[in-house]
Amino acid sequence: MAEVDHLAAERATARFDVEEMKVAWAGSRHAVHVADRMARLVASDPVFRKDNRTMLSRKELFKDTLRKAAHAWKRIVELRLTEEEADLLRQYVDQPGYVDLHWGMFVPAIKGQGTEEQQHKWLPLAYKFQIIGCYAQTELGHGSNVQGLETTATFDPKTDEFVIHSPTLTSSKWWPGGLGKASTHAVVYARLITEGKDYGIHGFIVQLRSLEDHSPLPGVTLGDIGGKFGSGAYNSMDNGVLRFDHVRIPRDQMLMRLSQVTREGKYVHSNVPKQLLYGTMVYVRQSIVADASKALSRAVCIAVRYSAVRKQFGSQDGGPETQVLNYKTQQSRLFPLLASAYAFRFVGDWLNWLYTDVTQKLEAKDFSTLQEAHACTAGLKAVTTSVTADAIEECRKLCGGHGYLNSSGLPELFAVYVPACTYEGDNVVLLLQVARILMKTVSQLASGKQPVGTMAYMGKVQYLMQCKSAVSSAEDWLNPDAIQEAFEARALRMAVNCAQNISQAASQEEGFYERSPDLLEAAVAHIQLIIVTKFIEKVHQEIPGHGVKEQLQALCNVYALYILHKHLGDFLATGCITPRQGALANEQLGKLYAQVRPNAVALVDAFNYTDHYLGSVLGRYDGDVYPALYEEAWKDPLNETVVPEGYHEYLRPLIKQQQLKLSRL
Ligand SMILES: CCCCCCCCCC/C=C\CCCCCCC/C=C/C(=O)SCCNC(=O)CCNC(=O)[C@H](O)C(C)(C)COP(=O)(O)OP(=O)(O)OC[C@H]1O[C@@H](n2cnc3c(N)ncnc32)[C@H](O)[C@@H]1OP(=O)(O)O
Ligand SMILES: Cc1cc2nc3c(=O)[nH]c(=O)nc-3n(C[C@H](O)[C@H](O)[C@H](O)COP(=O)(O)OP(=O)(O)OC[C@H]3O[C@@H](n4cnc5c(N)ncnc54)[C@H](O)[C@@H]3O)c2cc1C
Repeated sequence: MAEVDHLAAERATARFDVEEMKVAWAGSRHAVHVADRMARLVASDPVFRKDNRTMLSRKELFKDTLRKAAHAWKRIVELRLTEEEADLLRQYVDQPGYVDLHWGMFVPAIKGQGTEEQQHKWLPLAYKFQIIGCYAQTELGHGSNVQGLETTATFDPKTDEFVIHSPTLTSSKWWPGGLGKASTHAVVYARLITEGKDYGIHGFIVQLRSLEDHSPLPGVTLGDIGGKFGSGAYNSMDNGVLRFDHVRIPRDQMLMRLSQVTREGKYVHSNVPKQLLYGTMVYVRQSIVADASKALSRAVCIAVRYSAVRKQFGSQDGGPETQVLNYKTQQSRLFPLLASAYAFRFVGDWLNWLYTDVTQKLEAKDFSTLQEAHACTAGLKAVTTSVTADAIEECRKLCGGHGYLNSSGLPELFAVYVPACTYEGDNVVLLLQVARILMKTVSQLASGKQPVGTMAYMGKVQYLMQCKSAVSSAEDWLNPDAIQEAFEARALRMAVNCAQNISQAASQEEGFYERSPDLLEAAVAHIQLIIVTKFIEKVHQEIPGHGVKEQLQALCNVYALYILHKHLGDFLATGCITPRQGALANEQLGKLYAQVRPNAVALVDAFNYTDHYLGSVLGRYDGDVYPALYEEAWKDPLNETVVPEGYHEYLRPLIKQQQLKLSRL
């Protein structure tokens, strides 16, 4: 804990029990305790130091990542950490690397798509790191369009093998994390060809490198795809390229839970939906939503603490200047992001519940909720990552000039985070998937089919298409029913408008294509409704701790009214609210910001992040920002010598030449 607490006065104004808010944020007392232990374990270990990361070359950074991953594994084994503890420890190490793909995609792909026998064979090897795996789906020519992948897996009945081949340059696997330098194996997605027929995309376990000396196996060409956006950041990851030249694998390395190829070469598809092939992506999209609240809360924690320390203007007579956090503009930019961090946290928890529920149903051969799982994971992944990426950049600006320094932690956080808008499904492509499901649901309303799950509100079509908001004062917007109704009416009316416009096109396909920009907005409205609904539901639950429920209630209202204000055009154009009601919402928002202000620092303390994890001199717990900024500057390699390298070659001759010229005048 800090010796001098420059934020003590801020902490003293909090009107709620911070320790209890930590429980609400983490999900349980147990979760707070485990996270706390793992965060401190990492922070106190010199191997996990990361303050010098942006100054390392790519090679040094990659080696540092290998070292950290090996050390993390050593500690996990030595301390006999549970799976929950190990996952948290890796998260707090906070450096993207091959282990993310090994645990996050390779293992889940085998679990989800492998038969019991295959799981029995491969998972123990993966669990003990006797093999290292990655997820090789995307190709140079195709990423979003999975059905367009070109790599082939042709069955050879003579030898009982598949022949994996990259027929073109564009079929080179391109992007898989961990592939470039670390992985020994990959789950490779390829077109299955047997008996001369192409059966589309399937997964195969393929060994890439020797387990003796790590050299590529015959017929395998692979390497890293090169440096990426930002210093440090995602460059710790070896995203790779991979080409196959007729590489043979045994038939039993096709992942055969969903479909099989017999010894004779017959293709047999089990009686399950084909989309289960996309199951690993659904799993990771769900994890990415949980991860969004972490990244967003880190950025917000830095910006709130620094805004409470930073002072500018306001003093006419030599008195103290104003904390920038007191400026209404700073509050109206920052507090919605604080509220969004909480909103994403709770919707992430709910999505995790949904995912677990759907998985259990699938085990029991009930596929009825597959579409709901797809729509929610795809849509929430798209909205939460887009908002978080923009919000990190906004937090950088909220920290003024110092936010641009690497030592603020924000540039690296942004650079690491921003590809989340692209990987695991480009956000636009994913929102169009949600839009398709919305259009399907609207078209089924006429036949009387009652929508279920997060689409259930569409069943109230008669009412929601004509209802008028009853709000007549700013306070009325504090009523969750008023908020819920406005968001439901907006989402439904936008979807119905799109459906009506599409129905006037020559074909459904053409209409969808022409109206896709509107469809994106309708999908966003639907997903925002889900986030608002889940936040309202959370606040309705019993929440222990002095003042905790009240603070969450205020944040829930901030989130909802901020979205309403930002998308006022949607609400007005669909006639859900009047311009006067829009103005009342904005008035109420201002009052809510004033309510959040004295609690702001305590609300970010509740995230319970160590200074190590935050990695920011601006976000320090003790708020002692200026000495830290000053000290940090001197650590830059450029300051190792007083006179810079290059002075004698370039600066001195230039200065001397100019001096000579002047002396001749
Ligand atoms: C240090 C920590 C260590 C610990 C490890 C843990 C880490 C895990 C946690 C992670 C946390 C944070 C994340 C950070 C790390 C992440 C690293 C990032 C790695 C990135 C990996 C990748 O990017 S992998 C590649 C991803 N690729 C994509 O996402 C491709 C996107 N494209 C598609 O999904 C499909 O092509 C698309 C859906 C767009 C189209 O499908 P298609 O079949 O061609 O056609 P449609 O006609 O549209 O669909 C047909 C029907 O199928 C339905 N459907 C589509 N998708 C799904 C689905 N997924 N599930 C169910 N149903 C689906 C669709 O609705 C259609 O239905 P209909 O009824 O016929 O209309
Ligand atoms: C850091 C990082 C890590 C990754 N890790 C992995 C990994 O481990 N394994 C793996 O297999 N892959 C990985 N990928 C690849 C990733 O999954 C793809 O990049 C992603 O799915 C997007 O596909 P794309 O690159 O083909 O984009 P494109 O589809 O080419 O997108 C280009 C543009 O076209 C637009 N667009 C595309 N289709 C449509 C459409 N139908 N309608 C409207 N607009 C459209 C997009 O919105 C985008 O603006 C990774 C990528 C990154 C950046």
